[in-house]
Amino acid sequence: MGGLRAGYGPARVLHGIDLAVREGEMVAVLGPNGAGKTTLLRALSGMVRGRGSARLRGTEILGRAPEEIARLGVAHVPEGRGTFAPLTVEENLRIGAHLLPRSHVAGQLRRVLSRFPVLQAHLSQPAGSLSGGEQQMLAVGRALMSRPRLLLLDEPSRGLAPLTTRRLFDVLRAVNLHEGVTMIVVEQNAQLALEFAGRALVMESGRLVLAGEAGRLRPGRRVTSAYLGPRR
Ligand SMILES: Nc1ncnc2c1ncn2[C@@H]1O[C@H](COP(=O)(O)OP(=O)(O)OP(=O)(O)O)[C@@H](O)[C@H]1O
Repeated sequence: MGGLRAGYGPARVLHGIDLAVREGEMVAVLGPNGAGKTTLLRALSGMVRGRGSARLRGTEILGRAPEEIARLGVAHVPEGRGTFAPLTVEENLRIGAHLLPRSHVAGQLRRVLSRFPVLQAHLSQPAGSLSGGEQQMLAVGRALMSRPRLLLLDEPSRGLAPLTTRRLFDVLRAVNLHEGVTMIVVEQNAQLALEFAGRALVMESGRLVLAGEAGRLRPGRRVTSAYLGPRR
């Protein structure tokens, strides 16, 4: 993406983000509250209007409707999950596949369930009856049902117990490595993000202020400790 700008009405939030994400990368986006991390993901999925440029495999996605961007292979798991509580786990997953050819749905459902055995165990239960961690897995599973090339995740660990978070990130890493799904993960838990991601970006006030290989940005290093906060 180049010179990416976005905001809400007259309020400009992103002031020109330049970034190239390689196919198959997992990139973590860190930064303080209000830095514009969520807005960056929203601009990439078409939920807020972005200006400048953001290309997916050479195709410009800015200015397109969210549905069109989804068809190009972008899936967004927003903060707060957004699963449909009264619908069953299976129904939620099938909704995620609405852009797939019908003949591919059953196979994709099997593939997603193999990643998340806990969802298999609760397939016919209402999503609202799942624990917070299971609902987050469902939200990720639903996004994967569309067979995305690029998965955008907004604070997937929020509200989850450490062990559940770790399990979720283990699955994300497996999907990233074995299925080649590119991921951009906004994450408050910097320690975790740096452990799993290959590269990390730090945003502040709508700008990228730091970017580098995750291993070189571990909390505790002088240059990054101000941004990354205390060790968890
Ligand atoms: N729907 C909205 N309408 C107007 N302003 C918004 C809206 N959503 C976010 N903002 C503003 O945009 C700025 C960036 O918010 P954003 O949610 O992108 O930051 P963030 O880095 O994701 O922060 P957090 O970690 O708190 O979620 C903030 O000043 C916020 O108040």
